Amino acid sequence: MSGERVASVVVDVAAEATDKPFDYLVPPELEEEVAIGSRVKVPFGPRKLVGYVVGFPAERDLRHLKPILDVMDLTPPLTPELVKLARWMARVYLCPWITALQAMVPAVLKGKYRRVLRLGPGFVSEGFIAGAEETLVRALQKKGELSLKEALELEGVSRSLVRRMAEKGHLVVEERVGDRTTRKRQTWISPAQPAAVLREAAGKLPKNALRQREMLHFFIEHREDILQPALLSRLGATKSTVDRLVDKGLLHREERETYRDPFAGRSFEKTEPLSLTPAQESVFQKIVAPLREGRHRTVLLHGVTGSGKTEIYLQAITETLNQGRQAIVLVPEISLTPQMVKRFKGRFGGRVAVLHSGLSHGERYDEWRKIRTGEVQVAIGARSAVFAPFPDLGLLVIDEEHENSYKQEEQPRYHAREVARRRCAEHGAVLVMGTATPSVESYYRARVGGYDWAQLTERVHNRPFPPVEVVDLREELRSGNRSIFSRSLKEQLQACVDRGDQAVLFLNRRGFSTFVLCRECGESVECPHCDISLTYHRTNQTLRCHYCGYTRQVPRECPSCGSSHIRYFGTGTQRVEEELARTMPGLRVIRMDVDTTRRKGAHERLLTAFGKGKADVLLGTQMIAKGLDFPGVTLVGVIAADTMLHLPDFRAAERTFQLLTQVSGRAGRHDKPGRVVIQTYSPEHYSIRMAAEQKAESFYREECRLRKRLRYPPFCRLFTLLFSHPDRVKLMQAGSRAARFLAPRLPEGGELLGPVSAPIPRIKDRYRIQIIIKYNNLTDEPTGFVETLRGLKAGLKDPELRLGIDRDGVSLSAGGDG
Ligand SMILES: Nc1ncnc2c1ncn2[C@@H]1O[C@H](COP(=O)(O)OP(=O)(O)OP(=O)(O)O)[C@@H](O)[C@H]1O
Ligand SMILES: [Zn+2]
Ligand SMILES: [Zn+2]
Repeated sequence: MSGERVASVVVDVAAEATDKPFDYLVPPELEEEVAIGSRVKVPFGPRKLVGYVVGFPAERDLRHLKPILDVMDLTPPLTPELVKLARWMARVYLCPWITALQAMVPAVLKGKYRRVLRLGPGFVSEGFIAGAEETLVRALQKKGELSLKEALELEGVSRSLVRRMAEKGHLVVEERVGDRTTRKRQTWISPAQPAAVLREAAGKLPKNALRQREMLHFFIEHREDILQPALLSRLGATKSTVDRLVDKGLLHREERETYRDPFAGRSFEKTEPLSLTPAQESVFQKIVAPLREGRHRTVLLHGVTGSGKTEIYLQAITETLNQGRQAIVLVPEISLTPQMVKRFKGRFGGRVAVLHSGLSHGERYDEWRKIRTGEVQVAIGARSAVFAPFPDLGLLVIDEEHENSYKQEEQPRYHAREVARRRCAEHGAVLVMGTATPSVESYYRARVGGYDWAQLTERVHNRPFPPVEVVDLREELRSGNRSIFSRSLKEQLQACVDRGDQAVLFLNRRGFSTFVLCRECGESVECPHCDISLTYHRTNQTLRCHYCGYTRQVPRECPSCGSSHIRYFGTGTQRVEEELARTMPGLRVIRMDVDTTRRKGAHERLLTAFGKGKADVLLGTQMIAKGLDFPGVTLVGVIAADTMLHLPDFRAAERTFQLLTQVSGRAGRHDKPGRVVIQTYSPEHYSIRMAAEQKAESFYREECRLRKRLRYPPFCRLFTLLFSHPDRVKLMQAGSRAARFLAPRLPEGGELLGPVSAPIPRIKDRYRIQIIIKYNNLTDEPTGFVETLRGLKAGLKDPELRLGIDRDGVSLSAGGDG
């Protein structure tokens, strides 16, 4: 047995006891395939498990080792760099190693599937073949397809033969999940004989074989391949007609693999680089200087809305590709709009893979595979695209770096910003974080020199910023206006529509959905399983819990006191829409919220309609706040700016400032000047005032001053421990025990707060409490305290108790206990 290699494998069981690599022998026949990052099947106790090869230990004891049973992919799904990254993530974000590894591969690779072989389009039967190759080809010709297992049972057929043939295109290896193919195939029909032969055959057909004759004539004229569905619809024929002609050897039918391109059928107009303005040029240089030297830098690009950041990304990517390296662009899911995709596809065409949540598993897998095989060099996508398996990453752009959605709220609870920094450091790549409204953390870090700082303070071609008017809603009430719209906003809206322009009305969803309130006792109707008000959905007259999905009919009487004086309260998008219809009849409104965009493609359809001028007003929630660029929009209205200010979250002011600044940036981006109206109950609040006055610098200074005084990030870091249990008493006991355990073990500068009731004290019948730990370590390196937390988690005895640990959570009111 000497000379055999040993591989360390992390198996796919996310449990404490299995959260470490196990050693296996690499059998000689798999020697060539097994690499770091390979997915393998291994025996584990009585079971067979899937796992990832994470290393080849030098020290080894071959006794008792079992062999690896199988290698599951021809190309390892992960690179050694990603395997290493996963190790780091497991430590930093307190998750099992396998959970981090799994986060990096497409969902298709996590399910059960079988591998099937077929002859590939590159196979030419005339070529000389012999031996095992011939055996395999003959078998495939006979059966059409074979499972990999069946193929390997054939005389002399080995994995390396299969791999070689696949590389030459003689074989296609396909992964199938259940019955669904994960690689899409399409059927192509082509003439199998010269035109003369077809003509002759057509003449010999019986009179009533009309369809067959038509089809033959079609191929006499069209000598090229055609997709079967296209052929059938063109001739109004059925598949059986094709079947007959194929049987007679007149037509040829072939299945070819295709990528499911979600943007198929859409062409993207090729765009050329714009010549950069001097301000853009100087930012561009800050990015490409380290890029050319292959030096890792992080650049915070603080550029006002419409300052031309995207154009800089595009040109920096071109530079990266010219160097033979690859680039990743991260955008928040909601701004991964067709508009955005168009800009990248327009510049880089087929060199771009797009990864977003609207894709089916199969489509996502296709895009991922293009990245893994090197077919594309640019990946654009939401958070998880940070794991795009490029071998030589040169540039990573995080657009709208302040966005919450870069933090994953479930295991592994990583922040894409941190993962990106880690990857870029490893590759000697440049990380560009662009935004008009940096997170306070990034702003501070750039200020103290941790990041290179690049600023764009002017819009392209000096287009002016729209003037912002702040309307005090309390004043409106005092003067008797009970409408959702202030007099000013209403006037502006009317004027805008009269000019033939368009308006965007923005409503913050959080804390502002419509709920039902009893006017006698003041109680709102709550979810029986979660301590939270139910939300009113007008379309089907129901009340729904947004946390657990509980739904009930709108009650006629108050569930608390029996009074019949209940009314809907709050301002949902639906209510704004109704009020618009009442006060400004004839106005054409497109509403965009979770309800109208649930269906696939709806988001895009609505935006396109608005862009084509099919509506006067675009009314929506967060999802319309950023990225949109419509020339016709000259008015932006914010219905209520302060709904977020009152959330129990130290980032409330930051979020308010960011949102208002972003929303305001949607007006007057082109030739026409724009204006903004912000309605609020707290006009004097600094976040609202400074957003309106466009004083970013002042806002960040003020916010840093407050955070420093109250000791919040970036002046400390946080762990949030969320405990939940169906039994409130047991939960409280567990919380106190945990606090007692942790108190003497805190890290440097540690401070333990709690346990206190979580912002939402009960969800799905589980009570929730939290402990917050502040500490000083401002580097990303895991501390000994992480081990303490692991110890705490491992030591939980009560199977009903759940503990979720979040490092640097972005929202104190969210967070799970998984
Ligand atoms: N150098 C340039 N010359 C001419 N037009 C430009 C130039 N750079 C950008 N633009 C145009 O200016 C507009 C704003 O640019 P871009 O969308 O790149 O800005 P941005 O900073 O990414 O905006 P936001 O963050 O607000 O979405 C776009 O219509 C873009 O085509
Ligand atoms: Zn509920
Ligand atoms: Zn009541």
